[in-house]
Amino acid sequence: MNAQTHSASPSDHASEADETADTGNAEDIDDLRKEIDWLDAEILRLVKRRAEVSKTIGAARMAAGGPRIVYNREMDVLARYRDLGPEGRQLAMALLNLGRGRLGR
Ligand SMILES: O=C(O)C(=O)C[C@]1(C(=O)O)C=C[C@@H](O)C=C1
Repeated sequence: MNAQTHSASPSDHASEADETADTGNAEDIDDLRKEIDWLDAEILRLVKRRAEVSKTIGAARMAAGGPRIVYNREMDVLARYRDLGPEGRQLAMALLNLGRGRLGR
């Protein structure tokens, strides 16, 4: 939906176009916010699962006498998020820290 499909007259068109320029189409924003809410819920679910898997691996590795940290794996994780620049590094570090849980503190 956009200003053109809903205009009843040229003057309506002009005012809707102005509104769209200032604030965006209210319906579009509503839909996009719903998508963000859904994405955040999915991201949270996946982040929690990642931390759980990472802790399971870490516990098994250390129980077998292995190291607390596997640097080459951590480098691979950091590389995956490099696309996102400095924030990608922060994100990757946060994911790694979440996986370490109490073990890394
Ligand atoms: O791959 C492993 O061995 C893990 O323990 C997982 C993981 C990770 O969260 O990606 C966590 C800690 C390690 O230092 C490296 C990677």
